[in-house]
Amino acid sequence: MSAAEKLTPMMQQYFEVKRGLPANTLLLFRLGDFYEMFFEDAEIGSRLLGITLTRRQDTPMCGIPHHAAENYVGKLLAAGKKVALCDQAEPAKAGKLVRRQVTRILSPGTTLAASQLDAAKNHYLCALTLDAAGLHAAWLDLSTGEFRLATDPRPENLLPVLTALDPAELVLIEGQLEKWQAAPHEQHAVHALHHFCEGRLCSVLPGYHFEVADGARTVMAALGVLNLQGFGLAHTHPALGAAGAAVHYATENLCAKPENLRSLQEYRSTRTLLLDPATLRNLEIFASTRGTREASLLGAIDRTTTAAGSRLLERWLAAPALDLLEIQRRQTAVGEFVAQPGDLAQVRELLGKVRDIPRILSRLQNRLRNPRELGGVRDTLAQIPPIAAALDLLDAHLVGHHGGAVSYIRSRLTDLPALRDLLGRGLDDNLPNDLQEGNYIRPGYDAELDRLRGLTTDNKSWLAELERKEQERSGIRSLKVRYTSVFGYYIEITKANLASVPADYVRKQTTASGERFVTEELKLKEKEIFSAEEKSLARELELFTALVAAVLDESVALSTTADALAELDVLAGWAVLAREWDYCRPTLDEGDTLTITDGRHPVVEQMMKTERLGLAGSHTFVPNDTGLASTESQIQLLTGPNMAGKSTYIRQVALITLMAQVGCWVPAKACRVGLVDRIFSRVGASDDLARGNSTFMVEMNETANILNNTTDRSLIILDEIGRGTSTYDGLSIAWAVVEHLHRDADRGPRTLFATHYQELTQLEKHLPRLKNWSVAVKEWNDDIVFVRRVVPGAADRSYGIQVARLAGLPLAVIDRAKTILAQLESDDVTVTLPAVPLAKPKKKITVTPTDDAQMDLL
Ligand SMILES: Nc1ncnc2c1ncn2[C@@H]1O[C@H](COP(=O)(O)OP(=O)(O)OP(=O)(O)O)[C@@H](O)[C@H]1O
Repeated sequence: MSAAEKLTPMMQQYFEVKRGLPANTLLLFRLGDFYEMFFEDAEIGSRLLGITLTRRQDTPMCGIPHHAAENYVGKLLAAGKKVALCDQAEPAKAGKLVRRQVTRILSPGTTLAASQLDAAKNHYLCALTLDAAGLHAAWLDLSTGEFRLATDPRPENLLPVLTALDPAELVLIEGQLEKWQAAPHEQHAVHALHHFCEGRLCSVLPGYHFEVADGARTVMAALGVLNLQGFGLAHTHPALGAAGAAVHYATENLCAKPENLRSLQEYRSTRTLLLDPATLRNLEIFASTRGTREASLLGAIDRTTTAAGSRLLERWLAAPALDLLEIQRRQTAVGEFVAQPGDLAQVRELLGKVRDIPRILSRLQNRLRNPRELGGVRDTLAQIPPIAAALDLLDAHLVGHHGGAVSYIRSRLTDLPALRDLLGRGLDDNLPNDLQEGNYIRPGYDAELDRLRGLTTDNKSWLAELERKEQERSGIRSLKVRYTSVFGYYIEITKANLASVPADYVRKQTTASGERFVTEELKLKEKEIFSAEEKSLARELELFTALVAAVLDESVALSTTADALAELDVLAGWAVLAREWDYCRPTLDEGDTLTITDGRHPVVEQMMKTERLGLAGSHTFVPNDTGLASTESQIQLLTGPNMAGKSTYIRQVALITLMAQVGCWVPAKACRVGLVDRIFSRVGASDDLARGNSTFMVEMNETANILNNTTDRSLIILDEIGRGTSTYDGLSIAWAVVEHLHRDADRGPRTLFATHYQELTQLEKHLPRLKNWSVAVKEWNDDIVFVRRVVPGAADRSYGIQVARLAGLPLAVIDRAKTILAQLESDDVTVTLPAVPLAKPKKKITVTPTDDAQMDLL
């Protein structure tokens, strides 16, 4: 600002506030009923929100009504902006500059408002550092209070879970992102990390906020503990720097210490099944390739009815436990529900009425309070006794079977009768979202409030009476007593009647249609009304605050109960899924096998039923068996025509394994899984041209990652490796990869390898643990029919030309391709050019529906 002396005191105040904000933060400055943005912020804001940009004394500005701020802020956050709210810190007085202060900085990773969060998704703020000791991370979901940290000497062990958590915002050391970007090409881990950060909102802090010792202190203060031993953490844990930075950043944004952090848990990659980022994408775990949740694994196995349940499911999938007992506990609970469909339906119905307690609690703890959400606590508490009763009943029905899993969850539900009763008595049935609206405390709960409210009602009838009296006195039938927030109470007289206005009326304002007056009597009453309303609102707020305090006193019991309800929700949902799609309970052990009888692809199966997919006209999914073991049939080499179902099959094996390891039942008749530590996949072509990597480069990066990180306990899914280059190069690479996976004398990672390279099938002769399999098709004249059966032995040919014909390639091209193929197969590499135009095809092609029963008759 060139001429600082010209600034009004208010603008000086504005700039002072603005200077104290982090870079790239839009300042919303409260002026009366509006939040105003100025200068560049106004330009950005008006563009993103589609509101008018105005100018006052050459200052660009735009404003939003304060009561609609939440919505507008939501839009700014969605556009990846940070927003600081600067509010009036004292009541406005005429002629005096109001004190203002920043009350909250909202950013995508620290926002708490329900309208700015996806109820079904976790919402993480994640701080990261990388040094010689490895990658250190801490992630925090302020909306639920979840707080974790992790460190790993190998970034590639940690990145998978971070990718799965999909943080809304990252906190990094200033300049670090640029350093990672400039790292030498061979530092793959650093580039993978950079890739992870790119495209996400990254906020930066000076490096000293990431110091471990300070971090430990910050974290202890936030958790309200004197040491970290209770969480099994040393004070020198290298990720405490990141944890401290996350807490510091959250504190800065909330303008207060986060009040809902209670524990800090360490995440260890050795205790979870790792799914690297490529696999999450390739196997469509959280989103389909088209970006939708519906066609993903998550979409297919989510039958939850509560938001907290849906978030728990997401967490389980992001980091599946490797703990056999825990997995079996979940499976048993599903089994108990499956066995008692009546009780299951009852529990699900009751769960449908449960509200999002973890997020409500977080907001209450962090000063975002609204009556409707407090009502959510009341409504949920009302469901606890019937849910507990339904679970007890289920347990009673299970006598004779071994039960106990559901009743274990039931034991974590705490009934809070006193709180339930208090909220029931205190809160009205219909609750507003906004505290200012009042009328949320139930009549009869508090005598003083009832008295103050009585005054207000009396005043309302007094006003009606005044209107009648004045109409009579003046003879003006259209006379009205009205109210606006700016002018208060007044008497409105239309233009036509101005001549009859009594002498004691005092004119206050002229409008287009008439004039507004007050009388001495009305002014006095107005004061009385305002003070009664103010007092009644103040009293309500006092009562509300006491109710909030009563809820927060029980926050630990409420959180545990909410966690147990979320778990019930996921498991009961899985029971519904298992019944609906006829899933089985897989057996898990420490062995090295993976056997599946009649396995199906969980997503394709559901989609086929609903969307009637399938080129070949088949509408039911054909089940297939799988048998792998690290020490025997370690590698299944799968050949077969295009479109036969190879990709579907190998993915289904990976998905069934993953489902089994989160404790879900699986789409199969029987299934046994020796615990898998990692699932790797290299499937399909995914371009990464924007980052300067060709299709082939991505494919090789992913393959390298697999070969470098796999263990004997891993499961590997490889689809058409080497396709993106010349045939001989591709074949040689694929060949060498298979040999590498089989290099150890007695064992190796369980592998499914789908390929079109017929040559690879010869490997069966040389590698004892490699077995050839193929997806069968039936040939009939010149047509092929897909039967979707995986059978032992190699495919004899690839039928590419037949499939191309089904795809509608011009018949002239098909015929010519056949001629060329015949010549190539006869080892005659000279392809003769036709001297005459090609003959027109004679036969019409038909696609024969797969109908096994009919085919068998052939
Ligand atoms: N077991 C099955 N039952 C019914 N339909 C199936 C089955 N497996 C696959 N399909 C259907 O066949 C289609 C093709 O399957 P998929 O993509 O797995 O073939 P592919 O052998 O990998 O082909 P390509 O070699 O061309 O990649 C799928 O879209 C699916 O609808």
